[in-house]
Amino acid sequence: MIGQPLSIAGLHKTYPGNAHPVFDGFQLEVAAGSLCAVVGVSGVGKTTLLNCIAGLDHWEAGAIRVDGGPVPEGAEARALYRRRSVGLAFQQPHLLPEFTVRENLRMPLLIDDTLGPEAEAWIGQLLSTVGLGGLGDRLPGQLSGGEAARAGLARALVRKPALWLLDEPTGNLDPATAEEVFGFLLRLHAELRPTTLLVTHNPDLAARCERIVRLG
Ligand SMILES: Nc1ncnc2c1ncn2[C@@H]1O[C@H](COP(=O)(O)OP(=O)(O)OP(=O)(O)O)[C@@H](O)[C@H]1O
Repeated sequence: MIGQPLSIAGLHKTYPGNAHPVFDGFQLEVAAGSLCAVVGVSGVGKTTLLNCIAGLDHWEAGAIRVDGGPVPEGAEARALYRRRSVGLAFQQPHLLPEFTVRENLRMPLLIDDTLGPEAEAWIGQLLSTVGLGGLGDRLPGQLSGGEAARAGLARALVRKPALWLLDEPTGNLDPATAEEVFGFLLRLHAELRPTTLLVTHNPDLAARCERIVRLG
């Protein structure tokens, strides 16, 4: 299992200039390797929660801990934390269009200087887990929306992060394709067990996660 426990205690977060806080003493404990859906009405704070956990945003008070250690302060330490511990995927997969699917998966490892035969084998394994074994040499523009979403999910796991933070990764797909991508998401999760928060507006998908965290 690559996942580690996540603990949030007394989180207070107010955007500058806003009258009301998004979080006012929010608590959450997530067991290592679990798959949690994060649900709630629009504007309740789902993306803000992921951004705080990923160290992409700041908060006034409270602690977010991964495997017992706090999300660090400071831009450099946070960038390192994200590289080591966080895999992010969004509604848009944000693949680099001029690089093939395989190169997109290589990129984080190239930056970390950890590419090598073992890493190449790992990338091959990830691609086949998401059903893209034969499509590694395609450019993102040559993929369907569902294939691109699957590539985005795999890329978010290539560094074997403790946390897999997914913000509506099936949100812009038709229901059949969303279902297919969710199936691959479940498969990846079952194989690697990253501690996962999946923001979704789809109650059917949420119900099939191990746990539902309802905000608001
Ligand atoms: N940069 C910002 N500055 C000020 N307010 C913000 C900012 N980002 C988000 N908000 C506000 O914070 C609240 C939470 O926003 P957030 O995007 O986290 O909600 P959400 O639950 O993810 O919504 P949705 O389901 O529509 O994506 C909203 O009221 C939003 O207007």
